[in-house]
Amino acid sequence: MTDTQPRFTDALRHAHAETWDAVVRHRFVRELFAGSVPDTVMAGYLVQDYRFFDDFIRLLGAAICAADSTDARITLARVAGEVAGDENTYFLRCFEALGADEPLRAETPDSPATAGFLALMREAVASQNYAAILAVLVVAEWSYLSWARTAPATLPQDFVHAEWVDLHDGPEFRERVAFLRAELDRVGPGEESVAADFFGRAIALERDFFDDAYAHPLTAARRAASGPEPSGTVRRPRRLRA
Ligand SMILES: Cc1ncc(CO)c(N)n1
Repeated sequence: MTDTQPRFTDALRHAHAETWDAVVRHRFVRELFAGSVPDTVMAGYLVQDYRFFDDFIRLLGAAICAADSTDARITLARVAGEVAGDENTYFLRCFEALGADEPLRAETPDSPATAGFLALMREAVASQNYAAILAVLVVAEWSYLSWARTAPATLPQDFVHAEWVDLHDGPEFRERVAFLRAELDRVGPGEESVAADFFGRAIALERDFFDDAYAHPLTAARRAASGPEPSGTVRRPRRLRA
């Protein structure tokens, strides 16, 4: 082993190891893998996360504006396209399945963690600081990859559970995380205090976001009565690169 400097993003993660691990090992993650997140909790989580998702797209837009190279801008624009595609339709199919219709969603207030996250993302957008923006993007995507890759080979049959895992652990998602981390490794050291500040606040909000799913379930949500849920488990379709 040579004693080279750790990567900038590894150092940030290690500085927040306890909070990071609280996210990766959260009850929500365990129940997601088991297919046992109660529908009211899952619906509440997804309603809140669709708000997160909306501001996340703005944050990607801000990253596109603030990036310091054409290559980075093009990659970020591609990421924005992916997010607007598969991930958006997942939310809409879940809202349908869980009975979280538009009026119910509209009357649901932001949870405290959602309000905190939206404020943090808007602060990063307003800063026009690429390192600050990247710090929030890296926490959001890397922490989700970190828990998703601990999933068992067998996922629940219910698409609401299974696809949320798969969305955060395919080759495309891994590449996205690798790109975002490499960008923050490159520009973060020049903006160390800003990057560390946004990183630390973002990972605490990730933990709070999972906690809030249980504190604020969407009690009015109902599974669509279009037939019984398929039972049992299904072998996870591994999407490995050739
Ligand atoms: C709160 C939150 N953090 C990260 C992600 C991953 O994009 C997400 N969907 N929601």
